[in-house]
Amino acid sequence: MMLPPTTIMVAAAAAVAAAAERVFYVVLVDESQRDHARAAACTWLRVVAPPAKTILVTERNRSTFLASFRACSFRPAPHLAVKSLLDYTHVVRRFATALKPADDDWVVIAHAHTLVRPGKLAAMLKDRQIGDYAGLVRNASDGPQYLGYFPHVAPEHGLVLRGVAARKLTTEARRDDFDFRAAEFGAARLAAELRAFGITPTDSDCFRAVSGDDDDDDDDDWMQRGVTLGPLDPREMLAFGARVWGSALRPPPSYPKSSSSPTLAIAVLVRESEAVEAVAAIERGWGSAVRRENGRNSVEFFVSADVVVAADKEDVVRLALPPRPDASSRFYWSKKSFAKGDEWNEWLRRKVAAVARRFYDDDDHDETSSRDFVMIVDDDTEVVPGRLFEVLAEYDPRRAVAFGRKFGHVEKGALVGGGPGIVISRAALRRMAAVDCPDALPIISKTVPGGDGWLGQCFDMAGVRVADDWRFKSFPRHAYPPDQRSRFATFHRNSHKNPVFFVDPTTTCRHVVSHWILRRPTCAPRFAIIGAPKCGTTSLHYVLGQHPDVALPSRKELNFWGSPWSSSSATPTTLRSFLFRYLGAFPYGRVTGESSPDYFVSGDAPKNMLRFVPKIQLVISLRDPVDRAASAYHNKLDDKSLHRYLNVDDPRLDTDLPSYTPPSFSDLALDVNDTLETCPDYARHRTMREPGQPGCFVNPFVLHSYYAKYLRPWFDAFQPHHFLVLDYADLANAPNATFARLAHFLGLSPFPYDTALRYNTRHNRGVHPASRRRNKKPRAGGIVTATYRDPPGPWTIDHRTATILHRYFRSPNRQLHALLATTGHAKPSWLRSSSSQ
Ligand SMILES: Nc1ncnc2c1ncn2[C@@H]1O[C@H](COP(=O)(O)OS(=O)(=O)O)[C@@H](OP(=O)(O)O)[C@H]1O
Repeated sequence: MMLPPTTIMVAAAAAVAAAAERVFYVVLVDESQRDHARAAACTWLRVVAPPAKTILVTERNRSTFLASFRACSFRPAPHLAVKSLLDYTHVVRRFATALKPADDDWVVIAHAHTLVRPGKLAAMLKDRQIGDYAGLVRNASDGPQYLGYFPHVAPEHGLVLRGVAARKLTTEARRDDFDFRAAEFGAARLAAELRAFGITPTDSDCFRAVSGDDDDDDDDDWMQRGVTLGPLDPREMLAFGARVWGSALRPPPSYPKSSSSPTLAIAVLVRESEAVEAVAAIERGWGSAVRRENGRNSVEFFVSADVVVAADKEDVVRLALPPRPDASSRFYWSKKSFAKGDEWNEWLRRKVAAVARRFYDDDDHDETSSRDFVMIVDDDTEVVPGRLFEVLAEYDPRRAVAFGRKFGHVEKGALVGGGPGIVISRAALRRMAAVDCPDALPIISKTVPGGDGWLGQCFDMAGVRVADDWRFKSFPRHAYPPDQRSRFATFHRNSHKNPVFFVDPTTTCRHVVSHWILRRPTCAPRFAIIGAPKCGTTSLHYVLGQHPDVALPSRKELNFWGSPWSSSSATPTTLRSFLFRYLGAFPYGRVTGESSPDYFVSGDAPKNMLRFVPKIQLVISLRDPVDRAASAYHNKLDDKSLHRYLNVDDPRLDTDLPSYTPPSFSDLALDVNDTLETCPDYARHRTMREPGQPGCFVNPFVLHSYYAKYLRPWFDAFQPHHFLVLDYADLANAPNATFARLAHFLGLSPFPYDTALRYNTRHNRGVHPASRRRNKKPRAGGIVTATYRDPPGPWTIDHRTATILHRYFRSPNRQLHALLATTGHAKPSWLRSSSSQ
């Protein structure tokens, strides 16, 4: 039965909403896969859930979509068209806005090629406590301290979400700059957005990745039998991805598959420059344990012919390949393979092809002597032998399957990443032998153009199913919480993944970010001293750094999260591209943090930090506003950069500097007075760098002492307990007590700091050498020096200037007082003196 195309989607959607059973199926249909996608979607409607319960989501418009359903003679389900199927957050948002699910409703999100057994799923949703967001959790765990990828659920294996969670996503658009080229970014983004509402995924073993099947199954027959049939065996699947779109739904494979003690041959692709060390390390590590496992396993090391390594070692296989290209280039370590050029990828593909060929040439087609599985790993793959063999025992070597950490959200071109290792069953190897894929296969994946890409294509040509197994991990062991590590079969020591979107810094440095570019683990900052400028932040930074448990970046002001004065200030693009560099600035293993006083006055820093380092502890120092303004003024006067803070990017002034007569502090105060007369509304006061109406300009030296204005976005973003608000006067007069407070706030043990060392005072401040030279562009920031001189007293300011400024700060001080009171912070000394109030 098919409704006319004029059927209005909204009406159908309303029918869904009114359905008695409140489980919605949101099915993602990749129409670029045309017939297969349609077949899958039609099958969904016929077998899994009728249109009244299903919302189909495509990237095409409605008319194309409706037309496609004529073909399957089925009434079209409600339809949502989205820009990208992989933007799961948007999909959920659209769904929740259109259908307004009730709190207790369930939303099941799956790709059309995901097998779902609705009866079993409904039973599970009813009976089991699975939280508000569940599925097969990838790359992570529920560990709250996990740092790396957010724990996230891959919709291709099915994902369930409570109505209440789906609706939350409609309340606020948090993150808009994701890159959807990789499916897991979309899935991780959804996780990140939900996480902002305190919703973390539950890992349920009922959502499984497909693990292998042969191609002889009669899908139609199975579909006739219905997906709700069968006992709910814990090893059966509620949902899993099928291999090809054309045969969208497949029966769950039956377990156990292989013998209890599968046999395995491992090929290690060894980087020539490190071959000797790598071979030795693997032998010492997992190599011999793999060989021992059942006495029939082998581990061989494959190097290219131009390298002489361990000549006496019979397990080292020299491949007859042309010399490795650009081995001396600085890109040698870069894993951006596609950037290295065709020659390089060509070579990598030939290498893997040669290894695969060697495997199948060795195959004597005797089931008793042939290995059940072969595996190709990198020399930085860490294999956990015991666990690996348990995993292998779940697969049937007689079925043509390759598995590991799968890439690619659709089955077309699906491949397994080489880092965590690629396992190929005996049957798969034989199919590959029959096809004997040529070395020159076109590169179909830009992200994986090398050897693993070639294998993926060869799997496709040979009809080898590519399966995702969650126990193959693309991060190093330390990136996973200790209690999770024992579950995994492999790790990749030098992860290729960019953790940019998934950083979840914790308050302790024991949790690390690992990035392939860094080639070492690093630590997300636990704290940031965010200003205010000229309030002793340099002394706070360096004196704190004396603590043995504290390790600081080599530079004080990273200004990564945003500074109105910095050209390298964060934009969505720079944030995304450079977060790893920022993280790379932090030493590993101790409490770390940074100090960038410009964050205080940056409009962007609070939201950027909340987004990427939400657990960070923020240290703020506040000083008498007039004194701070004078300090800031004299600092820029010394730097010969005053004009930059008073004129909007006037390039002439840099070159005409000798003729530039800077205004005095008193002149500036008079200007402020004028502004106050003509523009009494403080909300309109701005420095030249802040957006807003013209006419209410207040120079930044003065305006940046309007603390309430700049503090408000911070307190809006972070909870009060994130902040330690210090009084500059305490730093000057009671430094030991001040540093003790700071240490306590950061969870550091007491330490006898040398607090008499004072940095960046007006007596010892370094002026950038360029600023001293005539006609040279002035540069901010000099060499940081410290002295034991007494702290400088307040600036001498003439009476008229002081009166103007005290008058100016009356209202800002009152606002600050109120803000600190509502956030539970003590008021600084100058607020206690009545003159300021
Ligand atoms: N220990 C200690 N006690 C009291 N005062 C101190 C201390 N250390 C630095 N200072 C004074 O703080 C001013 C410099 O602050 P910052 O380091 O935050 O400046 S900056 O924003 O990083 O440029 C600068 O103020 P002025 O001298 O008034 O300009 C320093 O003298």
